[in-house]
Amino acid sequence: MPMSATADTSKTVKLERYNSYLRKIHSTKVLNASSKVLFRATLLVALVLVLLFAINYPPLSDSRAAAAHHLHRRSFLSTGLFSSSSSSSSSSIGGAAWEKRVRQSSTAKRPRGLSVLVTGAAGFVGSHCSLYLRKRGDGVLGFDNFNDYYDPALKRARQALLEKQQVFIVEGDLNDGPLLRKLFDVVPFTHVLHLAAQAGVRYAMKNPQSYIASNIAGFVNLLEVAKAANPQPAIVWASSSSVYGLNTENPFSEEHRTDQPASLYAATKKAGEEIAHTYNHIYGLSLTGLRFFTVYGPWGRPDMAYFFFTKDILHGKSIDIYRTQDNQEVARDFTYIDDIVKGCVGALDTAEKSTGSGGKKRGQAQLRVYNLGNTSPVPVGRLVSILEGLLGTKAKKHLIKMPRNGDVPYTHANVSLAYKDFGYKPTTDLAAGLRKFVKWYVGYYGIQPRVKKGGS
Ligand SMILES: O=C(O)[C@H]1O[C@H](OP(=O)(O)OP(=O)(O)OC[C@H]2O[C@@H](n3ccc(=O)[nH]c3=O)[C@H](O)[C@@H]2O)[C@H](O)[C@@H](O)[C@@H]1O
Repeated sequence: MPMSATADTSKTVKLERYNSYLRKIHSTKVLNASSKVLFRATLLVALVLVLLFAINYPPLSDSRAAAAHHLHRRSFLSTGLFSSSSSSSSSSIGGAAWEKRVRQSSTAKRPRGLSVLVTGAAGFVGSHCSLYLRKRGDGVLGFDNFNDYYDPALKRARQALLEKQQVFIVEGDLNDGPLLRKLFDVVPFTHVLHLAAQAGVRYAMKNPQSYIASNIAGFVNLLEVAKAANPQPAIVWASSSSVYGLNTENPFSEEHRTDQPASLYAATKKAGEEIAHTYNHIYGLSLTGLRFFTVYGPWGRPDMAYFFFTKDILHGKSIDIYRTQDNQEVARDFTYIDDIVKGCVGALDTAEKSTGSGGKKRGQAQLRVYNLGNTSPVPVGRLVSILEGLLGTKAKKHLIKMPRNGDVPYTHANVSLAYKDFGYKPTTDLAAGLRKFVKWYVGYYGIQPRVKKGGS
Protein backbone atom coordinates (compact mmCIF):
# COMPACT_ATOMS: atom_id res chain seq x y z
CA MET A 1 0.00 0.00 0.00
CA PRO A 2 2.81 2.31 -0.74
CA MET A 3 0.66 4.15 -3.29
CA SER A 4 -2.13 4.79 -0.86
CA ALA A 5 0.42 5.49 1.73
CA THR A 6 1.90 8.11 -0.62
CA ALA A 7 -1.51 9.51 -1.31
CA ASP A 8 -2.23 9.60 2.41
CA THR A 9 1.08 11.24 3.09
CA SER A 10 0.50 13.93 0.47
CA LYS A 11 -3.01 14.54 1.92
CA THR A 12 -1.59 14.84 5.39
CA VAL A 13 1.06 17.22 4.15
CA LYS A 14 -1.55 19.35 2.36
CA LEU A 15 -3.75 19.34 5.47
CA GLU A 16 -0.85 20.34 7.61
CA ARG A 17 0.08 23.16 5.21
CA TYR A 18 -3.52 24.30 5.26
CA ASN A 19 -3.62 24.16 9.03
CA SER A 20 -0.35 26.04 9.28
CA TYR A 21 -1.79 28.64 6.84
CA LEU A 22 -4.86 28.99 9.06
CA ARG A 23 -2.69 29.27 12.18
CA LYS A 24 -0.65 32.01 10.49
CA ILE A 25 -3.76 33.98 9.53
CA HIS A 26 -5.17 33.56 13.00
CA SER A 27 -1.96 34.60 14.70
CA THR A 28 -1.70 37.71 12.47
CA LYS A 29 -5.25 38.64 13.39
CA VAL A 30 -4.48 38.15 17.08
CA LEU A 31 -1.32 40.15 16.64
CA ASN A 32 -3.24 42.94 14.91
CA ALA A 33 -5.87 42.99 17.66
CA SER A 34 -3.32 42.95 20.47
CA SER A 35 -1.23 45.68 18.86
CA LYS A 36 -4.37 47.81 18.60
CA VAL A 37 -5.03 47.25 22.31
CA LEU A 38 -1.40 48.03 23.07
CA PHE A 39 -1.55 51.20 20.97
CA ARG A 40 -4.71 52.40 22.70
CA ALA A 41 -3.29 51.63 26.14
CA THR A 42 -0.11 53.56 25.31
CA LEU A 43 -2.20 56.50 24.14
CA LEU A 44 -4.18 56.44 27.37
CA VAL A 45 -1.05 56.26 29.52
CA ALA A 46 0.49 59.16 27.57
CA LEU A 47 -2.68 61.22 28.04
CA VAL A 48 -2.74 60.52 31.76
CA LEU A 49 0.95 61.46 32.01
CA VAL A 50 0.39 64.74 30.16
CA LEU A 51 -2.54 65.54 32.44
CA LEU A 52 -0.58 64.72 35.58
CA PHE A 53 2.31 66.86 34.39
CA ALA A 54 -0.02 69.76 33.66
CA ILE A 55 -1.55 69.49 37.13
CA ASN A 56 1.77 69.36 38.92
CA TYR A 57 3.59 71.99 36.90
CA PRO A 58 1.32 74.87 35.99
CA PRO A 59 2.95 77.53 33.78
CA LEU A 60 5.46 79.45 35.90
CA SER A 61 4.64 82.73 34.23
CA ASP A 62 1.05 82.65 35.49
CA SER A 63 1.38 83.13 39.22
CA ARG A 64 -2.34 83.48 39.69
CA ALA A 65 -2.97 80.16 38.03
CA ALA A 66 -0.29 78.63 40.21
CA ALA A 67 -1.84 80.15 43.30
CA ALA A 68 -5.30 78.93 42.36
CA HIS A 69 -3.94 75.46 41.70
CA HIS A 70 -2.04 75.42 44.98
CA LEU A 71 -5.07 76.64 46.90
CA HIS A 72 -7.29 74.11 45.20
CA ARG A 73 -4.94 71.30 46.15
CA ARG A 74 -4.70 72.59 49.70
CA SER A 75 -8.45 72.96 50.02
CA PHE A 76 -8.80 69.43 48.69
CA LEU A 77 -6.28 68.15 51.21
CA SER A 78 -7.67 70.07 54.12
CA THR A 79 -11.19 68.82 53.51
CA GLY A 80 -10.05 65.30 52.72
CA LEU A 81 -9.92 62.30 54.97
CA PHE A 82 -6.26 62.81 55.65
CA SER A 83 -6.58 66.37 56.80
CA SER A 84 -4.45 67.20 59.83
CA SER A 85 -6.36 70.39 60.48
CA SER A 86 -9.60 70.41 62.38
CA SER A 87 -10.21 74.10 61.93
CA SER A 88 -13.32 75.01 60.02
CA SER A 89 -11.66 78.28 59.03
CA SER A 90 -9.16 76.52 56.78
CA SER A 91 -11.52 74.02 55.24
CA SER A 92 -12.51 76.15 52.30
CA ILE A 93 -9.40 78.19 51.55
CA GLY A 94 -9.70 79.79 48.14
CA GLY A 95 -13.44 79.25 47.70
CA ALA A 96 -16.07 81.94 47.15
CA ALA A 97 -17.29 81.81 50.75
CA TRP A 98 -13.72 82.04 51.98
CA GLU A 99 -13.03 85.09 49.79
CA LYS A 100 -16.16 86.73 51.14
CA ARG A 101 -14.99 86.21 54.74
CA VAL A 102 -11.54 87.54 53.84
CA ARG A 103 -13.07 90.68 52.28
CA GLN A 104 -15.53 91.30 55.09
CA SER A 105 -12.89 90.97 57.77
CA SER A 106 -10.51 93.32 55.93
CA THR A 107 -13.07 96.02 55.26
CA ALA A 108 -12.94 99.09 57.51
CA LYS A 109 -16.12 100.19 59.24
CA ARG A 110 -15.14 103.82 59.57
CA PRO A 111 -14.32 106.45 56.95
CA ARG A 112 -10.67 106.33 55.91
CA GLY A 113 -10.13 103.31 58.17
CA LEU A 114 -7.12 101.09 57.59
CA SER A 115 -7.18 97.66 56.05
CA VAL A 116 -4.58 95.67 57.97
CA LEU A 117 -3.20 92.20 57.48
CA VAL A 118 -2.06 91.10 60.96
CA THR A 119 0.36 88.17 60.87
CA GLY A 120 0.60 86.23 64.12
CA ALA A 121 -2.95 87.31 64.91
CA ALA A 122 -3.53 84.33 67.21
CA GLY A 123 -0.38 85.29 69.13
CA PHE A 124 -0.14 87.43 72.25
CA VAL A 125 0.59 90.88 70.76
CA GLY A 126 -1.21 90.03 67.51
CA SER A 127 -4.52 89.20 69.14
CA HIS A 128 -4.48 92.35 71.30
CA CYS A 129 -3.64 94.60 68.34
CA SER A 130 -6.26 92.95 66.11
CA LEU A 131 -8.99 93.51 68.69
CA TYR A 132 -7.97 97.11 69.24
CA LEU A 133 -7.93 97.92 65.52
CA ARG A 134 -11.23 96.15 64.88
CA LYS A 135 -12.95 97.94 67.75
CA ARG A 136 -11.67 101.22 66.33
CA GLY A 137 -13.35 100.42 63.02
CA ASP A 138 -10.39 99.30 60.94
CA GLY A 139 -10.49 96.25 58.69
CA VAL A 140 -8.38 93.42 60.11
CA LEU A 141 -7.52 90.12 58.53
CA GLY A 142 -5.56 87.72 60.73
CA PHE A 143 -2.95 85.24 59.56
CA ASP A 144 -1.43 82.55 61.76
CA ASN A 145 -0.02 79.04 61.46
CA PHE A 146 -1.13 77.99 64.97
CA ASN A 147 2.15 76.15 65.57
CA ASP A 148 2.74 74.26 68.80
CA TYR A 149 5.73 76.22 70.15
CA TYR A 150 3.39 76.76 73.09
CA ASP A 151 -0.09 75.45 73.86
CA PRO A 152 -2.13 75.87 70.65
CA ALA A 153 -5.32 75.76 72.75
CA LEU A 154 -4.44 79.24 74.01
CA LYS A 155 -4.09 80.42 70.41
CA ARG A 156 -7.47 78.89 69.56
CA ALA A 157 -9.02 80.66 72.55
CA ARG A 158 -7.61 83.97 71.30
CA GLN A 159 -8.97 83.14 67.84
CA ALA A 160 -12.43 82.60 69.32
CA LEU A 161 -12.17 86.01 70.98
CA LEU A 162 -11.30 87.60 67.65
CA GLU A 163 -14.08 85.81 65.80
CA LYS A 164 -16.58 87.37 68.20
CA GLN A 165 -15.41 90.72 66.85
CA GLN A 166 -15.66 89.49 63.25
CA VAL A 167 -11.91 89.16 62.83
CA PHE A 168 -11.19 86.20 60.60
CA ILE A 169 -7.84 84.43 60.92
CA VAL A 170 -6.57 82.69 57.80
CA GLU A 171 -4.62 79.62 58.82
CA GLY A 172 -1.38 79.53 56.89
CA ASP A 173 2.36 79.83 56.98
CA LEU A 174 4.46 82.87 56.12
CA ASN A 175 6.44 80.72 53.71
CA ASP A 176 3.33 79.93 51.68
CA GLY A 177 3.82 82.43 48.83
CA PRO A 178 0.75 81.44 46.77
CA LEU A 179 -1.54 81.84 49.78
CA LEU A 180 -0.11 85.25 50.68
CA ARG A 181 -0.36 86.37 47.03
CA LYS A 182 -3.94 85.21 46.96
CA LEU A 183 -4.74 87.37 50.01
CA PHE A 184 -3.21 90.42 48.32
CA ASP A 185 -5.14 89.59 45.13
CA VAL A 186 -8.39 89.61 47.10
CA VAL A 187 -7.68 92.62 49.36
CA PRO A 188 -5.77 95.87 48.67
CA PHE A 189 -4.30 96.01 52.20
CA THR A 190 -3.17 99.49 53.23
CA HIS A 191 -0.98 98.09 56.05
CA VAL A 192 0.63 94.91 57.28
CA LEU A 193 1.26 94.49 61.00
CA HIS A 194 3.79 91.67 60.90
CA LEU A 195 4.01 89.99 64.30
CA ALA A 196 4.31 86.34 63.29
CA ALA A 197 7.72 85.05 64.38
CA GLN A 198 9.57 82.37 66.24
CA ALA A 199 9.85 84.05 69.64
CA GLY A 200 11.86 83.16 72.74
CA VAL A 201 15.51 83.83 73.44
CA ARG A 202 16.59 80.52 75.01
CA TYR A 203 14.62 78.17 72.72
CA ALA A 204 16.93 79.23 69.87
CA MET A 205 19.56 76.84 71.21
CA LYS A 206 17.11 73.95 71.01
CA ASN A 207 15.60 74.64 67.61
CA PRO A 208 17.75 77.10 65.66
CA GLN A 209 16.21 76.26 62.28
CA SER A 210 12.74 77.40 63.34
CA TYR A 211 14.14 80.94 63.78
CA ILE A 212 15.58 80.94 60.29
CA ALA A 213 12.36 79.58 58.79
CA SER A 214 10.05 82.14 60.43
CA ASN A 215 12.10 85.23 61.18
CA ILE A 216 14.24 85.26 58.05
CA ALA A 217 12.75 83.09 55.27
CA GLY A 218 9.15 83.87 56.30
CA PHE A 219 9.84 87.60 56.58
CA VAL A 220 11.52 87.69 53.15
CA ASN A 221 8.59 85.80 51.65
CA LEU A 222 6.14 88.32 53.07
CA LEU A 223 8.25 91.21 51.75
CA GLU A 224 8.45 89.60 48.31
CA VAL A 225 4.66 89.40 48.16
CA ALA A 226 4.20 92.91 49.59
CA LYS A 227 6.65 94.50 47.14
CA ALA A 228 4.80 92.98 44.18
CA ALA A 229 1.34 93.94 45.48
CA ASN A 230 -0.61 96.82 44.00
CA PRO A 231 -0.93 98.90 46.08
CA GLN A 232 2.13 98.07 48.15
CA PRO A 233 1.16 98.15 51.85
CA ALA A 234 3.07 100.01 54.56
CA ILE A 235 4.63 97.45 56.90
CA VAL A 236 5.05 97.68 60.66
CA TRP A 237 6.80 94.67 62.17
CA ALA A 238 8.12 93.27 65.45
CA SER A 239 11.83 93.54 66.04
CA SER A 240 13.14 93.05 69.57
CA SER A 241 15.02 94.69 72.42
CA SER A 242 17.36 91.71 72.16
CA VAL A 243 19.09 93.34 69.15
CA TYR A 244 21.02 95.48 71.68
CA GLY A 245 22.78 92.28 72.75
CA LEU A 246 26.03 93.05 74.52
CA ASN A 247 25.54 96.82 74.23
CA THR A 248 26.59 98.44 77.53
CA GLU A 249 25.29 101.98 77.04
CA ASN A 250 22.13 102.77 79.01
CA PRO A 251 19.27 103.34 78.50
CA PHE A 252 19.18 101.66 75.09
CA SER A 253 18.69 104.16 72.29
CA GLU A 254 18.03 103.45 68.62
CA GLU A 255 21.41 104.99 67.87
CA HIS A 256 23.36 102.47 69.94
CA ARG A 257 25.20 99.59 68.36
CA THR A 258 23.23 96.46 67.57
CA ASP A 259 25.94 94.37 65.98
CA GLN A 260 26.64 92.09 68.95
CA PRO A 261 23.59 89.83 69.32
CA ALA A 262 23.81 87.40 72.27
CA SER A 263 21.38 84.82 70.84
CA LEU A 264 20.39 83.43 67.47
CA TYR A 265 16.93 84.87 68.13
CA ALA A 266 18.46 88.35 68.44
CA ALA A 267 20.58 87.73 65.35
CA THR A 268 17.49 86.88 63.27
CA LYS A 269 15.71 90.02 64.47
CA LYS A 270 18.76 92.11 63.64
CA ALA A 271 18.90 90.41 60.24
CA GLY A 272 15.24 91.39 59.82
CA GLU A 273 16.17 95.04 60.35
CA GLU A 274 18.84 94.82 57.64
CA ILE A 275 16.47 92.97 55.29
CA ALA A 276 13.89 95.71 55.88
CA HIS A 277 16.51 98.25 54.81
CA THR A 278 17.08 96.34 51.55
CA TYR A 279 13.39 96.12 50.62
CA ASN A 280 12.90 99.76 51.45
CA HIS A 281 15.92 100.72 49.35
CA ILE A 282 15.18 98.59 46.28
CA TYR A 283 11.38 98.47 46.14
CA GLY A 284 10.17 101.57 48.01
CA LEU A 285 8.38 99.64 50.75
CA SER A 286 7.52 101.72 53.81
CA LEU A 287 8.94 99.78 56.77
CA THR A 288 8.83 100.36 60.53
CA GLY A 289 10.54 97.98 62.99
CA LEU A 290 9.43 98.04 66.62
CA ARG A 291 11.86 96.84 69.28
CA PHE A 292 9.57 95.38 71.95
CA PHE A 293 10.91 95.14 75.51
CA THR A 294 9.74 91.95 77.33
CA VAL A 295 6.00 92.35 76.76
CA TYR A 296 3.67 90.83 79.37
CA GLY A 297 -0.01 90.81 80.31
CA PRO A 298 -3.33 88.94 80.02
CA TRP A 299 -3.46 86.34 77.23
CA GLY A 300 0.36 86.29 77.33
CA ARG A 301 2.91 83.72 76.23
CA PRO A 302 3.32 80.64 78.46
CA ASP A 303 7.02 80.38 77.51
CA MET A 304 7.82 83.68 79.23
CA ALA A 305 9.17 83.83 82.79
CA TYR A 306 6.33 85.83 84.43
CA PHE A 307 3.84 83.31 83.00
CA PHE A 308 5.53 80.05 83.98
CA PHE A 309 6.66 81.50 87.33
CA THR A 310 2.95 82.08 88.10
CA LYS A 311 2.11 78.51 87.13
CA ASP A 312 5.03 77.03 89.08
CA ILE A 313 4.40 79.11 92.20
CA LEU A 314 0.75 77.96 92.22
CA HIS A 315 1.87 74.34 91.80
CA GLY A 316 4.48 74.60 94.55
CA LYS A 317 7.30 73.98 92.08
CA SER A 318 10.64 75.71 92.52
CA ILE A 319 11.60 78.47 90.10
CA ASP A 320 15.06 79.41 88.83
CA ILE A 321 15.93 83.07 89.31
CA TYR A 322 18.94 84.00 87.24
CA ARG A 323 21.79 86.16 88.47
CA THR A 324 24.62 87.53 86.39
CA GLN A 325 28.06 85.88 86.33
CA ASP A 326 29.28 88.49 88.84
CA ASN A 327 26.26 87.75 91.07
CA GLN A 328 24.21 90.82 90.20
CA GLU A 329 20.46 90.82 89.74
CA VAL A 330 19.14 90.33 86.22
CA ALA A 331 16.63 93.01 85.22
CA ARG A 332 14.15 93.66 82.43
CA ASP A 333 12.24 96.68 81.19
CA PHE A 334 8.95 94.71 81.39
CA THR A 335 6.34 96.43 79.19
CA TYR A 336 2.59 96.03 79.59
CA ILE A 337 0.63 94.82 76.58
CA ASP A 338 -1.75 97.81 76.37
CA ASP A 339 1.22 100.17 76.09
CA ILE A 340 2.66 98.01 73.31
CA VAL A 341 -0.69 98.05 71.47
CA LYS A 342 -0.72 101.86 71.62
CA GLY A 343 2.81 101.87 70.21
CA CYS A 344 1.88 99.54 67.35
CA VAL A 345 -1.18 101.59 66.47
CA GLY A 346 0.83 104.83 66.68
CA ALA A 347 3.37 103.35 64.26
CA LEU A 348 0.61 102.22 61.87
CA ASP A 349 -1.11 105.60 61.96
CA THR A 350 2.07 107.51 61.20
CA ALA A 351 3.40 105.09 58.57
CA GLU A 352 3.68 106.77 55.20
CA LYS A 353 2.59 104.98 52.07
CA SER A 354 5.02 102.76 50.22
CA THR A 355 6.19 104.38 47.01
CA GLY A 356 6.59 101.41 44.70
CA SER A 357 4.20 99.85 42.25
CA GLY A 358 4.42 96.87 39.96
CA GLY A 359 7.40 95.70 42.00
CA LYS A 360 9.38 98.88 41.17
CA LYS A 361 10.44 101.72 43.43
CA ARG A 362 8.97 105.12 42.45
CA GLY A 363 10.60 107.25 45.12
CA GLN A 364 12.17 107.35 48.57
CA ALA A 365 10.06 105.53 51.18
CA GLN A 366 9.92 105.70 54.95
CA LEU A 367 12.28 103.46 56.97
CA ARG A 368 12.00 103.61 60.78
CA VAL A 369 13.02 101.74 63.94
CA TYR A 370 11.61 102.47 67.42
CA ASN A 371 12.07 101.21 70.95
CA LEU A 372 8.80 100.33 72.67
CA GLY A 373 9.64 99.74 76.34
CA ASN A 374 8.50 100.82 79.77
CA THR A 375 11.60 102.89 80.63
CA SER A 376 11.98 101.43 84.13
CA PRO A 377 13.86 98.12 84.49
CA VAL A 378 12.80 95.79 87.32
CA PRO A 379 14.96 92.97 88.73
CA VAL A 380 13.55 89.48 88.21
CA GLY A 381 13.59 88.97 92.01
CA ARG A 382 11.21 91.92 92.38
CA LEU A 383 8.89 90.47 89.71
CA VAL A 384 8.74 87.26 91.78
CA SER A 385 7.92 89.19 94.99
CA ILE A 386 5.05 90.96 93.24
CA LEU A 387 3.70 87.61 91.99
CA GLU A 388 4.01 86.11 95.50
CA GLY A 389 1.91 88.97 96.86
CA LEU A 390 -0.74 88.64 94.17
CA LEU A 391 -0.92 84.85 94.42
CA GLY A 392 -0.82 84.79 98.22
CA THR A 393 1.82 82.06 97.97
CA LYS A 394 5.55 81.99 98.68
CA ALA A 395 7.71 80.93 95.75
CA LYS A 396 10.34 78.22 96.13
CA LYS A 397 13.21 80.31 94.82
CA HIS A 398 16.30 78.77 93.35
CA LEU A 399 18.94 81.42 92.68
CA ILE A 400 21.35 80.37 89.96
CA LYS A 401 23.94 81.93 87.69
CA MET A 402 22.39 82.84 84.37
CA PRO A 403 23.14 79.91 82.05
CA ARG A 404 25.01 80.88 78.89
CA ASN A 405 21.92 80.57 76.76
CA GLY A 406 21.62 83.87 74.95
CA ASP A 407 20.23 85.94 77.82
CA VAL A 408 21.45 89.45 78.50
CA PRO A 409 21.70 90.80 82.05
CA TYR A 410 19.77 94.02 81.63
CA THR A 411 17.43 95.93 79.31
CA HIS A 412 16.26 99.54 79.56
CA ALA A 413 14.48 101.46 76.81
CA ASN A 414 14.84 105.05 75.86
CA VAL A 415 11.53 105.75 74.09
CA SER A 416 11.94 109.44 73.29
CA LEU A 417 11.89 108.80 69.53
CA ALA A 418 8.54 106.96 69.66
CA TYR A 419 7.20 109.70 71.93
CA LYS A 420 8.31 112.41 69.52
CA ASP A 421 6.91 110.71 66.42
CA PHE A 422 3.63 109.25 67.70
CA GLY A 423 3.23 110.21 71.34
CA TYR A 424 4.20 106.81 72.77
CA LYS A 425 4.09 107.00 76.58
CA PRO A 426 3.87 103.84 78.68
CA THR A 427 1.46 104.19 81.60
CA THR A 428 1.31 100.79 83.36
CA ASP A 429 3.91 99.83 85.96
CA LEU A 430 4.86 96.21 86.62
CA ALA A 431 2.76 95.82 89.80
CA ALA A 432 -0.41 97.10 88.10
CA GLY A 433 0.21 95.09 84.94
CA LEU A 434 0.92 91.85 86.81
CA ARG A 435 -2.27 92.31 88.84
CA LYS A 436 -4.22 92.34 85.57
CA PHE A 437 -2.29 89.35 84.31
CA VAL A 438 -2.93 87.28 87.46
CA LYS A 439 -6.61 88.18 87.39
CA TRP A 440 -6.81 86.91 83.82
CA TYR A 441 -4.68 83.83 84.61
CA VAL A 442 -6.81 82.53 87.47
CA GLY A 443 -9.96 83.19 85.46
CA TYR A 444 -8.69 81.52 82.31
CA TYR A 445 -7.33 78.45 84.09
CA GLY A 446 -10.17 78.32 86.63
CA ILE A 447 -7.94 78.62 89.70
CA GLN A 448 -9.56 79.50 93.04
CA PRO A 449 -6.93 79.61 95.82
CA ARG A 450 -5.71 82.51 97.93
CA VAL A 451 -5.52 84.96 95.04
CA LYS A 452 -5.99 88.60 95.89
CA LYS A 453 -8.32 89.99 93.26
CA GLY A 454 -7.76 93.65 94.01
CA GLY A 455 -7.75 96.28 91.24
CA SER A 456 -9.40 96.20 87.86
O1 LIG B 1 12.48 91.97 74.90
C1 LIG B 1 12.48 91.16 74.02
O2 LIG B 1 12.69 91.51 72.90
C2 LIG B 1 12.24 89.71 74.29
O3 LIG B 1 11.57 89.59 75.54
C3 LIG B 1 11.39 88.29 75.98
O4 LIG B 1 12.65 87.73 76.30
P1 LIG B 1 13.14 87.84 77.80
O5 LIG B 1 13.35 89.27 78.17
O6 LIG B 1 14.31 86.94 77.92
O7 LIG B 1 11.87 87.35 78.63
P2 LIG B 1 11.66 86.07 79.55
O8 LIG B 1 12.06 84.84 78.89
O9 LIG B 1 10.29 86.16 80.08
O10 LIG B 1 12.69 86.34 80.75
C4 LIG B 1 12.49 87.44 81.61
C5 LIG B 1 13.62 87.51 82.61
O11 LIG B 1 13.56 86.37 83.46
C6 LIG B 1 14.81 85.73 83.52
N1 LIG B 1 14.56 84.29 83.72
C7 LIG B 1 14.04 83.54 82.74
C8 LIG B 1 13.78 82.21 82.93
C9 LIG B 1 14.07 81.62 84.15
O12 LIG B 1 13.86 80.41 84.37
N2 LIG B 1 14.59 82.40 85.13
C10 LIG B 1 14.86 83.72 84.95
O13 LIG B 1 15.33 84.39 85.88
C11 LIG B 1 15.51 86.08 82.22
O14 LIG B 1 16.89 86.06 82.38
C12 LIG B 1 14.99 87.50 81.98
O15 LIG B 1 15.80 88.41 82.64
C13 LIG B 1 10.68 87.43 74.93
O16 LIG B 1 10.67 86.08 75.29
C14 LIG B 1 11.29 87.59 73.56
O17 LIG B 1 10.49 86.92 72.61
C15 LIG B 1 11.38 89.06 73.26
O18 LIG B 1 11.83 89.31 72.02
